[in-house]
This record gives sequence, structure tokens and C-alpha cells, in this order.
Amino acid sequence: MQKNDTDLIYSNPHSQVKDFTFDAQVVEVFPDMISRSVPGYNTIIDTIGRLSQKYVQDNSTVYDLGCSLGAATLAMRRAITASDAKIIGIDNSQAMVERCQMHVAAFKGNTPVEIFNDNIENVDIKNASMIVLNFTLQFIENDKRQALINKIYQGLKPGGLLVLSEKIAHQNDQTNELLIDLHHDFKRANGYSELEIAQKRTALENVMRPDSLEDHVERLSKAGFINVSQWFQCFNFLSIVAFKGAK
Ligand SMILES: Nc1ncnc2c1ncn2[C@@H]1O[C@H](C[S@+](CC[C@H]([NH3+])C(=O)[O-])CC(=O)[O-])[C@@H](O)[C@H]1O
Ligand SMILES: O=C(O)C(=O)Cc1ccccc1
Repeated sequence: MQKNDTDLIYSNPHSQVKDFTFDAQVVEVFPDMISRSVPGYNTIIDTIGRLSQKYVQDNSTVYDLGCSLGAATLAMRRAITASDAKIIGIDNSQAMVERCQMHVAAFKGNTPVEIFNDNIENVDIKNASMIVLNFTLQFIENDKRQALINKIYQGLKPGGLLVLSEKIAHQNDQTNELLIDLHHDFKRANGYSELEIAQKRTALENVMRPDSLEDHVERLSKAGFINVSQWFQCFNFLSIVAFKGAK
């Protein structure tokens, strides 16, 4: 039986497929959509929690940029043991922020959490020991990405950690097509039809622009990050850790 939180957004033919937006309809089905669409999503969320236990420093701020419904924020709130830390989640979708605030309020935790509706390109980042960009940078205009990564680097304390997860475009066309095919197989195995896969792909075409792993590494290094390492990849989805050197 299908529950009403099942993602059926692209299950019927759309006469014209509109650009994908994080609106109220997407919010309703988002947990189902992301777990059936992003291979390794739950592993990445769990690992962000584990990393927060290791790297969040006392008296510091943790940022979850493009927090959606707060999955990473909640994983970190459960795991952080540092004292006087706080988590700030930011998303520019009003619908996401409202639902995220409900999720945060539904659970208790020792680390305070604040969720704001804002564009991450415009927010101040300071005194951060850990910053999460979990599948958000891919929605930022390409020519704005370096400035955002530079700002993140500047806002980190020495020894601070950035976790960057992204869908990528492989530099080699043959491998790129293979990874896209394997991702579509993953979606089929999770119950999405050919129509759903094709319409979602069209909807994302103008709004999600994946970079290559090499582009990400170069951008992070240019900003000043050290020990830039990929710790996860499944098909065309990967996650990177990058550090600001100690003083
Ligand atoms: N400029 C922007 N400013 C703020 N938010 C933005 C911006 N652009 C996009 N967003 C927000 O970034 C989120 C991307 S989803 C992140 C999943 C989450 N991190 C998770 O761990 O579950 C990834 C995905 O759906 O593929 C959406 O909520 C957008 O509204
Ligand atoms: O569905 C896809 O093809 C994706 O790339 C992942 C995704 C998941 C949720 C919203 C937008 C994109």
C-alpha cells in the first residue's frame, strides 16, 4: 500500500515539466524522495553525526547549509558532546524551513538549534568548527561557488571541518554515462518508473549543475582547505571532508 508521503510527483505525464523547486509539494514527500534517489544518503547522514562527535569544538557554531528538513542537523544534535556548541541550519525554501522547525521541536537535545530562512550566499559564517553542505552546492550558480567556499573557509576556526556532499559529473564521458545509468538503475530498483526518472531528470536540468570531483578539489584547495579527501562514493554521488589547518 502506498502511503501519502510516497514521492509520486513525476508519476503522471506533465504536459510541460517545470524546473524543480523545493516547494510545499516536495516537502511533503522529501524524506521518501531523497532516500529513494540518493544512494548512500542514510550512510552519509549517520557519518555526519559521527564526524560531529569527533570535530565539533567547545564554544563553537555548527552550520548546516541547505538543511532541508534537518536530517543532518538532527544527526549532529544527537551526537555532539562538545559543551556550549550550537547548530544553525539555513535553507532558502520557506516550506522546508517551516517543516524543519517542526522536526527540530519534536525531539529534545542538549545542543541548541536555530533554523533560518535565508540564502546561504548572504549569511555570515563565524566561529564555526564544522560546516555541512550536504547536496546543496550543486544548486548554487557555478560562478558563485568559489565565493561561497571561500566564505566557509574564512568562517571556520583552526582545525575546523567542512563536509561537502554532491552529485558529480565524471570528467570522462564514458564513465559519466555509466554512473548515470547505474544511478537510474538504483532509482528503478527503488520503484521509480521510466517516466518518473525522465521527468525528474528534465526538471533538474536547469537547476542542478554538477561539477566534477576535480573541480571540487581544486576549488577547496584554492580557498585554503587542507587534507581534502573523498570518504564516500556510490555511483555519481560522493562526499568529501576538508579541513582548515590548525594555527
Ligand atoms: N542558495 C540557497 N540558500 C539556502 N538553501 C538553498 C539554496 N539553494 C538550495 N537550497 C536548499 O538546499 C536544499 C538541497 S537538498 C539538501 C538535503 C539536506 N542537506 C539533507 O541533508 O537532508 C538536496 C537535494 O534535494 O538534492 C534544499 O532544501 C534547498 O531549498
Ligand atoms: O533524483 C535525482 O536524480 C537526484 O539527483 C537527487 C535529488 C534528490 C532530491 C531532490 C533533488 C534531487
